[in-house]
Parts: sequence; structure tokens; C-alpha cells
Amino acid sequence: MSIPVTTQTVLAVEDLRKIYNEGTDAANMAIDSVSFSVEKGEFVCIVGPSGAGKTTLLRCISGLAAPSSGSVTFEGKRLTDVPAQLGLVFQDYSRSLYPWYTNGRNVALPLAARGVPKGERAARVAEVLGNVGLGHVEKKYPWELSGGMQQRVAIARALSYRPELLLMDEPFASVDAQTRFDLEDLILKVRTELGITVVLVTHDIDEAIYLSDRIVVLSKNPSVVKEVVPVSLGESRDQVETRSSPEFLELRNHLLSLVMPHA
Ligand SMILES: Nc1ncnc2c1ncn2[C@@H]1O[C@H](COP(=O)(O)OP(=O)(O)OP(=O)(O)O)[C@@H](O)[C@H]1O
Repeated sequence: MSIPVTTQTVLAVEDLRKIYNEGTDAANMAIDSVSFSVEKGEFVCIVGPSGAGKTTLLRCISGLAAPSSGSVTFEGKRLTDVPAQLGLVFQDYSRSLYPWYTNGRNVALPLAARGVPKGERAARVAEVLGNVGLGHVEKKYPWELSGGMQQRVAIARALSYRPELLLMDEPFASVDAQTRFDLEDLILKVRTELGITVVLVTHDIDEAIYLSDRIVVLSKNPSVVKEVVPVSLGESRDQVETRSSPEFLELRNHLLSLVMPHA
């Protein structure tokens, strides 16, 4: 399948197939053929039934896993490794932050690895912790914070080196409902302020609609793209008003019909 690629295309996934344990008796095709592209500044969510291959797809997009065939192109170059200009946020924040380092040091870690001059690092750490509303926790440790705050620190760390693309795998699945809403609004705010491109995997259809400009719907395993659904809810979104609007409810019905097992 050929997908349109423009000068503004940050990510292009073409005919991606992933077979685990290929060539053995335990071979398992997680992804059959997936193609889509992401434009600069877009917020794209990936949804699909459990086991559809969402995490597998994200691992291939990030360079953490190699596709069995097909390609991933990031910023015009075919991906062979984890690119330096990629930010990654996973569901399990408790395993992504080092408990023996302060939050500030945790956020600073990728800066040193990317050669940001020492004199610039402190200002960057303060800036991104400010972006996520946590300027006051720099000298505290992750274990002194709530789960939602720890995930904010993990987001700040991924933003500290100003990534071209932020990839998030179920980033809000381990927090309570109220914190989840707060983190969704936070990522929308940060995305607008910093003008970043975001690809987020979620099993939550309402979350995907609330956040996205477009939603890539995967079929059941081994997955193909069932549909790419545009979301025209405007720039400014509100947890109560947006979620109760007729457009939102119409999108939810459509997406449910796509991901329900009988569909
Ligand atoms: N490391 C692995 N080795 C072998 N098979 C794997 C591996 N990781 C995932 N799989 C298989 O690939 C398929 C897709 O799994 P994946 O975790 O990508 O789906 P998912 O859509 O993210 O699932 P969920 O919504 O339940 O989190 C499943 O059949 C799974 O068992």
C-alpha cells in the first residue's frame, strides 16, 4: 500500500509486518501489514483490540524492535536504531525513573547522553519540569511523589531533549481516573506549547478521540489498518464539554463498531 509522504511527514510506516520467532515452530505473526504516516505537529492515536499488536507496532516505530518486512521512515531516513530525536514514555513510570536520583537528575540524564553542554542542562531541566507543572519537585526523589506526578516527571524527561516525535505507550493506564484526565490535558497543553508531534497507543477509545487529530484503528491480530479516522473536534478540548458533544458521541459509536470483536 502506498501512502502519501510530504516534506512535513515526520513518520512513515509502510507495509510493516512483524513475525515473532520467525522461522521457528513458535512463529507468531503479530502484525500482517500496517501503513500510515504522521505529519509534523499531529497528534495520532493507535487503537485496536487487545493483542492487536499496538505495543509491537510502537516498538517497531521507535527502533526498539526490527520489522520482519516493510519499513519505518523517521524524518526522511529509514529507521535502523532508536533515533536520538525520539521521546519515549511507557505505562510503567515506576520502572522508568531511577529512585536513587532526584527528579531533576532523572530529567537531566538524557541531556548528558545527547551532548547538551553542562551549563545548559540546569536551565533545560527547570524549563521542562515547569512545562509539566512540577517546578517545585526538582530536588525531591520520585518515591516522594504520587503516581501521576511521577508520570509527569517521565514526560518531562522525554521532552528535555526537545524530541521531534513523542511516542507514548498507554502512558495514563496506571493512574486513577481524575489523574488520567489531568495528564491528558497536560499532554495537549505541552503539545501546543512546544509544537511537538505525538503518537500514542491506548486501549481507551474515548481517550483516543479526546486527544487525537487522527486515529489509526488496527484490526484484531495479525493486524492490518482497518481505518484511519479523522477527528475534527478543534484545537481546544474540554473534558466535560468535548466528551458530551454530538461529534464526540458519533465518533465513539463509529470507533466502537470498528474495534468490537463482531465487527
Ligand atoms: N516478545 C514477544 N515474543 C513473542 N510474541 C510476542 C512478543 N510480544 C508480543 N507478542 C505477541 O504479539 C501479539 C501482539 O502483542 P502486543 O503486546 O503488541 O499487542 P497489544 O495490542 O499491545 O496488546 P494489549 O492491548 O493487550 O496490550 C500477541 O499475540 C503477543 O502474544
